[in-house]
Amino acid sequence: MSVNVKQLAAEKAVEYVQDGMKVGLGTGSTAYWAIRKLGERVQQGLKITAVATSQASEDQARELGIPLVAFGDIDSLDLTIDGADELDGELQLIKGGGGALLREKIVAMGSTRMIVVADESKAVQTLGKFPLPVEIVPFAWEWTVAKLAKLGCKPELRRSGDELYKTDNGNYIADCRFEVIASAPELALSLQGISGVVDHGLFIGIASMAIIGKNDGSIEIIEGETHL
Ligand SMILES: O=C(CO)[C@H](O)[C@H](O)COP(=O)(O)O
Repeated sequence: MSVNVKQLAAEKAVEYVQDGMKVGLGTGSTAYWAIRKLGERVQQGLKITAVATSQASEDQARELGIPLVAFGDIDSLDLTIDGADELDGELQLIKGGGGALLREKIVAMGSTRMIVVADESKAVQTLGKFPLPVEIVPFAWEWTVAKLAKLGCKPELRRSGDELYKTDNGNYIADCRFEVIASAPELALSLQGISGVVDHGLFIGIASMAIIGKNDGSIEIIEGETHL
């Protein structure tokens, strides 16, 4: 039987959750397994409160009986567990493949620790193969997309069937194809300088640990620093 490497990494991360913690729930097919395992532990008596980063994760958590609060009602979180589209050895990430990057970033930055869970295909030397998701406001999106292209990428507005894809916040996502991202911090600064950009999928200095599930059934852990 083949190993479910996403499940392997996600369930390892859930071992770090302790009674009384406030936990951020990520989004995507790897975070799904973490939420599922957390649900199991809650049913066995674990006492936590959680904040979801997307409607999908909120629905899953509610179904499993995980107590949810709005992030606005608490000051901070202890731990967030979330997936990534790419991660490098310095724990710099590309996120947003599932369209939830803005809430994911707010929740991760409001957490003492963020554990990234991923399968080994997500681990790269240099970020950039995965098109960088950038959340932009619908107003004058053409102007914003033209500005993004000037940063040396090919931006494409994400679609959902015949419609333009809209995030949980009512914005669009421009998926920006770079050949390679030589300096993620420099690119992050340039993106923040474009008015129509709400946020982008570069997570720099946010993740404190990565748990990577490998095809041979082993787990690699990369430790960083907590940022709060
Ligand atoms: O950033 C995300 C959603 O916005 C996800 O964490 C990322 O896309 C990874 O997803 P998956 O675990 O399904 O590969």
